[in-house]
Amino acid sequence: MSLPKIDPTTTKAWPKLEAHFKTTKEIHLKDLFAEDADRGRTFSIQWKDFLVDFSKNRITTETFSLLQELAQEVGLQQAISSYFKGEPINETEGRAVLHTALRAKKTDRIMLGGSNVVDEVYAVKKDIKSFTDAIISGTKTGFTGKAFTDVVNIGIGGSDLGPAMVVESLKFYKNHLRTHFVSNVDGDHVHETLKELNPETTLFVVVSKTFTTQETLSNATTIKKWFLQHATQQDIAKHFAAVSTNTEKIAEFGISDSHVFPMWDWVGGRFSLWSAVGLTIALAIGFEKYDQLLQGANEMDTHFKETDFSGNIPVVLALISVWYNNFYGAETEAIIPYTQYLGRFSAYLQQGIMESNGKSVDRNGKITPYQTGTIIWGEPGTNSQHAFFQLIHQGTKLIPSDFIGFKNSLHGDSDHHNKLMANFFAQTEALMNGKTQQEVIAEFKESGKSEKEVNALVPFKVFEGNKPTNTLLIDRLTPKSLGSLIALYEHKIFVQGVLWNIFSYDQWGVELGKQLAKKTLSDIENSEISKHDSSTMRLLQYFKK
Ligand SMILES: O=P(O)(O)OC[C@H]1O[C@H](O)[C@H](O)[C@@H](O)[C@@H]1O
Repeated sequence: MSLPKIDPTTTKAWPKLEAHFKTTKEIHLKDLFAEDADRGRTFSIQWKDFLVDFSKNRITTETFSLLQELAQEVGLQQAISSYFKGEPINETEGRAVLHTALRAKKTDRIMLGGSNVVDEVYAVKKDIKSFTDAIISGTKTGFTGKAFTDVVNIGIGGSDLGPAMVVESLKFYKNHLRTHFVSNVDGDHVHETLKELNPETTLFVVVSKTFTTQETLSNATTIKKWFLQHATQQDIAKHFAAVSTNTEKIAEFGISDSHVFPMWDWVGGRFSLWSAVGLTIALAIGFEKYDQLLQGANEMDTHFKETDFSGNIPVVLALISVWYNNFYGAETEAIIPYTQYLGRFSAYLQQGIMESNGKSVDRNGKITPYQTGTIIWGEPGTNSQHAFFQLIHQGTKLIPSDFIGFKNSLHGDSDHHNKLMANFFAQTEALMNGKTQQEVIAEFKESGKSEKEVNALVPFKVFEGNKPTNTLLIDRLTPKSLGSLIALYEHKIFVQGVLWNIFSYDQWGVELGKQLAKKTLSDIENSEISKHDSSTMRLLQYFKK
């Protein structure tokens, strides 16, 4: 069975939401809190070591129930079941979407084409374990017999962002291996990285689902050439590993069979860190902790699959996001983690969210008459407070934001952590409450300013407030809680795709870019330039001169 193909605007809930929006859009969050003393509890979900508070949103109990009606009417429950069962919900590519199988329990059975994919997943996990154990312990060595000290992940997009984000996020748990990520086709990236490396003690992991991506193959080839300046062809087998679905191409590159880790076409690139694409993660933190990351994701999968919509974290966050995107016309969402470790989290989510739901054709092949994918951005707090928060507080745009914080720090320095978390709580409160004219005047009066001075400054110091936020307060940043957090956003993406009636698991827009770059490269390398518009033509001629 495929996904339902229901245009959300044709549901009964949609016009009800439109009417409801008209009557509630002026409501201030402060008033909603004044009406219900227990609002913070009413609109929050406590699940394992997560407390998700969504009370600081412009929703009433009626909004919440209408949004759930919408989810029922577009067939979300059936869609969730199709997703987990491995039905070919990636219809335009004729594939299942089974990253959830990568973190399934060993005893689970997920049948695809007559075989249980969980068995295949566990066979590869076994290989990942023995390979990473041997590299970390130093039993597998480089060509001069020395233990490995450095690992370079060569990949781009999903073959880079996931592993890079997780390794950075779990830096606290890292072992002695230094990790590097080379992704950009810009030579600065690879050449700068090579300066830091010793060929005798560096392991290169080439990660590419297709093994045809220009950036990855160029970087891998440059690195191989560099390596061969110091070693022999035979030594490549010891220093290179590969992760791909395309085993033929790997063989052409000269990587030894025992260092090849397969993945499957039912894993999308941007959801692949749970597969062997996460090899660099397993190398950096060890297999056991890598497996805890997978367990955390599996727990979120179970929560998502089995919980009613009203208490289901990914569903609730997706519905709220749709409320702002499609009714308030909000275009962007900010993700603000209050830990430096999650510095790459929003960059990672940009691919996950924008590549998945950046679509304008629905599942019936028609242009969507409504908005779809949100623009995602963000930086850790408190740095972001001193950068772009001004616009969130007092700008003209509505920017719903997710604040992600941790009850306990990893460093144990309570002075720093208390200050950090004071900012974390104070910001969402300030974004909600704002500051009224009366409050500003009272403050000025206390500071002894004249009436003239006060009147001149008051308008600039008033904060409207009413800025929506979700607060995700998690016990501690661990491999497991990170796994759950990532899976939460993966499922939010899925729910939004279902609500918008779009296909979230293809990326034809990116494919186009790949084809065009090939044609332009031949224009640059050959004497003749093919046909272009006058701007591109002039730029190419200028570049070649
Ligand atoms: O893993 P690869 O096949 O090299 O693909 C790397 C990336 O290529 C494109 O940018 C796709 O849109 C991404 O989804 C993918 O992650």
